[in-house]
Formats: sequence, structure tokens, C-alpha cells
Amino acid sequence: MAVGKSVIGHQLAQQLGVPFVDTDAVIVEHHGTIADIFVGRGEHAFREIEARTVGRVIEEAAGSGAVISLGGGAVLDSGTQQILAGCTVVYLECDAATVAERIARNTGRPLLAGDGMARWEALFAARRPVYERLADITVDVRSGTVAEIALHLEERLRDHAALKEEVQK
Ligand SMILES: Nc1ncnc2c1ncn2[C@@H]1O[C@H](COP(=O)(O)OP(=O)(O)OP(=O)(O)O)[C@@H](O)[C@H]1O
Ligand SMILES: O=C(O)C1=C[C@@H](O)[C@@H](O)[C@H](O)C1
Ligand SMILES: [Mg+2]
Repeated sequence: MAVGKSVIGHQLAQQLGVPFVDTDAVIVEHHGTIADIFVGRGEHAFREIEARTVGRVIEEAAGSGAVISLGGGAVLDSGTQQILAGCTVVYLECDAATVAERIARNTGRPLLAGDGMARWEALFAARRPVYERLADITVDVRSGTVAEIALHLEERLRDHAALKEEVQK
């Protein structure tokens, strides 16, 4: 959480001239705020909504080259993991020190309620192996502006696509 998925994803999509979709934003548009869903219906219901939303968004974006930003916990769902096998998955690798200030002014992230930093670190430790396993490309986002990171990511995506094409020949 707070590593820059939404802002870097948006910037990358602008550079590439492709659509950008943030699945958290789609959920909010259709179901109300994430905080309200957690309070009113619980995390399990949120995860069901999230998995359905991610599946639909990826299906609708097929062939468009769209950049899709997922919520930080979306990739824990096994169905989502299967769908992501057909996508290029980018993992934005970060650390607690980098997100500390962003989390301190945290709003709307129910899983970071209370001691936000301790919660962030515990979630990251538990999820890190999944992020690493699913990633096609890993980008260090501990330094650099959003613009710099997005440009670097564009380069990495081009290298990845070229390599994939080479292998498929
Ligand atoms: N490289 C960066 N340099 C400076 N600020 C950044 C950088 N990356 C992200 N931010 C800022 O950090 C905050 C969180 O970014 P963003 O909302 O994109 O994170 P996220 O990973 O989408 O978080 P969430 O898990 O809540 O969806 C924003 O205020 C954003 O502008
Ligand atoms: O990491 C998570 O589990 C979450 C991240 C956010 O993007 C939202 O999807 C929600 O707050 C849950
Ligand atoms: Mg986001």
C-alpha cells in the first residue's frame, strides 16, 4: 500500500497512450468507499467484489495494452493469480521508510487502521513472496520521482516485450 501503483500506473498509461484503469477506483464507483465496504460488509465481501472487478476489468481491457493498477491485496486471490498469468505483471518494490510519511497521512486504507506502519510491515512480509512470484518485472520505487520511475518502467516493458518476442520466434 502507498508504493505508487495508482500514480505511476496513470503516468505510464499517459506515456504509452493507452487506457488506465485503477481497480480500487472502479470498486468505489460501483460500491462506495473501501472503508465503508470493510465496515458495512467486511473484508471477505470486499475481496469477493475485488476479485470480480479485477476479472471483469482485465477481460474488458484484453488486447488494448491498458495499464491496470490493482489493490495491494488483490493478487492473493487464486483466481486472480490465474488470470494474471496472461498479463505482464509489474511489482513496485518498496520499503517501510519510503511509505512512512504517506501512511502517516493515511486515509481510506482500513487495513492500516491503528499502528499503520506495523500493519504495513506485517502485510508486506506476508505478501512479499506472492508479489515476487507473480512479477514479470520488478521496479525499485524507493527513489526517483513518479515521472522518472514511469520512464524507467516503460523501458523495462519494452525490453520484456522484445525478449518475449525473441523467445517465441
Ligand atoms: N516516487 C514517488 N515520489 C513521491 N511521491 C510518490 C511517489 N510514488 C507515490 N507517491 C505519492 O504517494 C502517495 C501514494 O501513491 P499511490 O496512491 O499511487 O499509491 P498506491 O500504491 O496506489 O496506494 P494504495 O495501496 O492505497 O492503492 C500519493 O500521494 C503519491 O503521489
Ligand atoms: O493492500 C490491501 O489489502 C488493500 C489495498 C488498497 O489498494 C485497497 O484495495 C484496500 O484498502 C486493501
Ligand atoms: Mg492505489
